[in-house]
Amino acid sequence: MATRLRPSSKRCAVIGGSGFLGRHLVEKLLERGYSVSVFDIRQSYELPGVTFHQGDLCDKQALLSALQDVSLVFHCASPAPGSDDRKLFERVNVVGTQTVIQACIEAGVQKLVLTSSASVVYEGTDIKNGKEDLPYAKKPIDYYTQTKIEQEKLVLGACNKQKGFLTVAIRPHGIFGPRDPQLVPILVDTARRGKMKFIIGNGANLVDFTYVENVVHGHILAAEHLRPDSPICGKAYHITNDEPIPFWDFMSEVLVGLGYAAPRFHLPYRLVYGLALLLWLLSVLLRPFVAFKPTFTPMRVALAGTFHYYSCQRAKEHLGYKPVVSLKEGIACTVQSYPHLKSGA
Ligand SMILES: NC(=O)C1=CN([C@@H]2O[C@H](COP(=O)(O)OP(=O)(O)OC[C@H]3O[C@@H](n4cnc5c(N)ncnc54)[C@H](O)[C@@H]3O)[C@@H](O)[C@H]2O)C=CC1
Ligand SMILES: CC(C)CCC[C@@H](C)[C@H]1CC[C@H]2C3=C(CC[C@]12C)[C@@]1(C)CCC(=O)C[C@@H]1CC3
Repeated sequence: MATRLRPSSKRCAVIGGSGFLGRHLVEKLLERGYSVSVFDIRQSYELPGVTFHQGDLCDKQALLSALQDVSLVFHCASPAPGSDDRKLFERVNVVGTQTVIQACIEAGVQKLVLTSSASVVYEGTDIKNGKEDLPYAKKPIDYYTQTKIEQEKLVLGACNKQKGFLTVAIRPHGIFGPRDPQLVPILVDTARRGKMKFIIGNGANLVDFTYVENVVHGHILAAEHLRPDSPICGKAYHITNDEPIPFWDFMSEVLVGLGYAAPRFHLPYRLVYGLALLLWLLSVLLRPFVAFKPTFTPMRVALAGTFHYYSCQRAKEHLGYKPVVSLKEGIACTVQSYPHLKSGA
């Protein structure tokens, strides 16, 4: 068994700590007695015990001042996956991550925990119980995924036991929970516009959705098990709810919980994917003249119509991971946390 850090004597930093996952992580770290520095391009809240450093992670000097006396860094900053901005993803996820690694080494940080994504192995076709040894996607579905792959390789490749710099990557999938800025808000917006009537495909495709507190739990376990003699150094770990569910059942539970009708009519997957591709091409061609963003992008259609669930066996064996909140409880807490998104609100 790994020796636990003594949290009260530890200072850590959360890069991207103003975001959805980052803030949940900060709150749990405080609860566990850590003192926390948040580094983010924006400040979205204030909390006792948290020092905010506002800055861009591509700015090494700004990072260095946030990393003073810090021995453990969590890096969970990224542009929103929905964006189509290749340069932004490359700048933040690749160049920015190189800067984070460099700053950590210069500041004498001992441990770096990266929030990667299970989608680094996803190419838009079925993945059933995928393990961490699956190869990285050769044809990633978008720039977000492409740069998440490069980012993960950089962080895992920087692990150096001799130099006392240890790294690990957590690969969550489909994070949801209170304050999530994308999954539930996009779903509700689509329902309010009357576009959530259809099930893409036969509706049997199993997918992982992971309650945010389980993702936080996985990150903290990884940080506390990261020692020079541990098998986790330089490795990636899937962290999910370990309860794959049909994609459309999950969407329906959230929608019905918020007072909207569940989708009922089936549409063939290939047809919808083809249409989404066509619309996306149109939106790119017309970009100089009209700005329109299709709701059903090829990426979302692929995620909605294929199997993509992952094994967390490695996390169970090496980290002692076990989800702390079930899918049912997670959905209930999430639905309750969005009174303003309820039907008729
Ligand atoms: N939400 C999901 O379903 C999943 C998310 N992830 C990963 O989890 C991490 C956290 O995601 P979320 O909390 O959902 O996103 P989020 O958008 O809520 O948080 C990201 C944070 O990064 C910050 N940030 C962006 N660019 C920055 C820059 N140049 N310098 C400093 N800070 C910057 C943003 O201001 C934001 O606070 C990301 O790395 C994402 O790739 C992985 C799997 C699934
Ligand atoms: C309009 C509907 C067909 C879909 C609405 C829900 C979607 C917005 C979400 C369903 C699966 C989600 C997902 C992600 C973002 C939000 C969804 C597309 C990620 C791409 C977020 C970043 C990752 O690393 C992987 C996630 C996979 C699942």
